[in-house]
Amino acid sequence: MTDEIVVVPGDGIGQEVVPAAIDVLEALDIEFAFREVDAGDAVKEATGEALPKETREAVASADATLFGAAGETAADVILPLRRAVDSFVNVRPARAYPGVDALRPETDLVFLRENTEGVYAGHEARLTDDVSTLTRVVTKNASQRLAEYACEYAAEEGFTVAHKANVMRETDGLFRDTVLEVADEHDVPADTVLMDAFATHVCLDPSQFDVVVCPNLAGDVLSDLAAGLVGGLGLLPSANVGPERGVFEPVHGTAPDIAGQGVANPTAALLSAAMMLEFLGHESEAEAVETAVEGVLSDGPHTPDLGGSASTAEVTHAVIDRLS
Ligand SMILES: NC(=O)c1ccc[n+]([C@@H]2O[C@H](COP(=O)([O-])OP(=O)(O)OC[C@H]3O[C@@H](n4cnc5c(N)ncnc54)[C@H](O)[C@@H]3O)[C@@H](O)[C@H]2O)c1
Ligand SMILES: CC(C)[C@H](C(=O)O)[C@@H](O)C(=O)O
Repeated sequence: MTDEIVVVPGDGIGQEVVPAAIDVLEALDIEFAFREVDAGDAVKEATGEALPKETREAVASADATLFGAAGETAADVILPLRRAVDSFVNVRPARAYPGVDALRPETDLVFLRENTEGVYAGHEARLTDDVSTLTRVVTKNASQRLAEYACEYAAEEGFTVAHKANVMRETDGLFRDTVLEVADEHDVPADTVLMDAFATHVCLDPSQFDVVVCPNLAGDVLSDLAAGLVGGLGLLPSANVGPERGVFEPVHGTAPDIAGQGVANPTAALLSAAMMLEFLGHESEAEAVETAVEGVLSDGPHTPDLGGSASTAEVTHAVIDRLS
């Protein structure tokens, strides 16, 4: 059966790395029906709306979506798209690769980020010129859904719950206790760490962590921190997983400092496409893409963020050459 893939390149380097991912997917022996739709700053400027209804509906009904990045409008685009597929977990692997200079070459982490609530639940208000507030939402239901996924994902090795329940006793307390309860029910080993201490420990010795389950904002910040340990944001893919559909996107943004130059590192987008292949049941093709990307990371060519001088297209062709 043909998989229907919605493609949302968005702004900035999204317009460069998403086409690279499509080129790699087209080099595989799988039939996809790609449908490209708009979202982001440019479409807002043109139409007044960052996320056209057509885009939201296309994502809500496609088998999977490949997203690039949006600029200033990112929160108006990617958060509703995560909701459109009922994505309750954002899976963010952060690995160091042979051949890539990394601050911590032993890093091999996966963040399982709660993807529906926390400070992203949207209850923010400006009360007066001088006072604004934000209500943080944590529910047992969302924490349980994430924990069930974590128990399946890390059934053998277990996971670490990063939280700040020493201060946010009711919200992170509920999150931590619920996740631990579910781990206990499934007999999956789970320990806990205060998220601020985690930030230090992971820089000093990332090898002590494996799968890290965290609240929404913590997952956002800590995965970017981990990108710094492994060689930069050009390397981190992610999967917004829902019960039936997913949105797959590099962790990075539009990179305005390099956009339009054709030198963006496509690795994060290519590995996001590999996560999408796995989600769609194309395991061997997902593995082939990962292996080809790893080969190019090991032997080059490299884009400038990794110290090389290759273009996005040269790296992409090198990956495709390894696939054939
Ligand atoms: N999911 C999203 O759509 C998303 C995520 C993060 C940021 N943003 C948006 O992107 C814009 C820029 O944000 P930012 O500068 O903080 O973050 P960014 O991720 O765009 O860039 C941070 C740094 O990493 C580098 N970088 C990122 N991806 C790279 C790649 N593939 N290859 C080489 N270098 C890469 C950039 O050149 C820059 O120096 C903002 O408008 C922000 O709102 C969007
Ligand atoms: C742009 C923003 C809404 C988004 C987030 O906070 O989730 C980004 O930082 C990310 O990591 O994908």
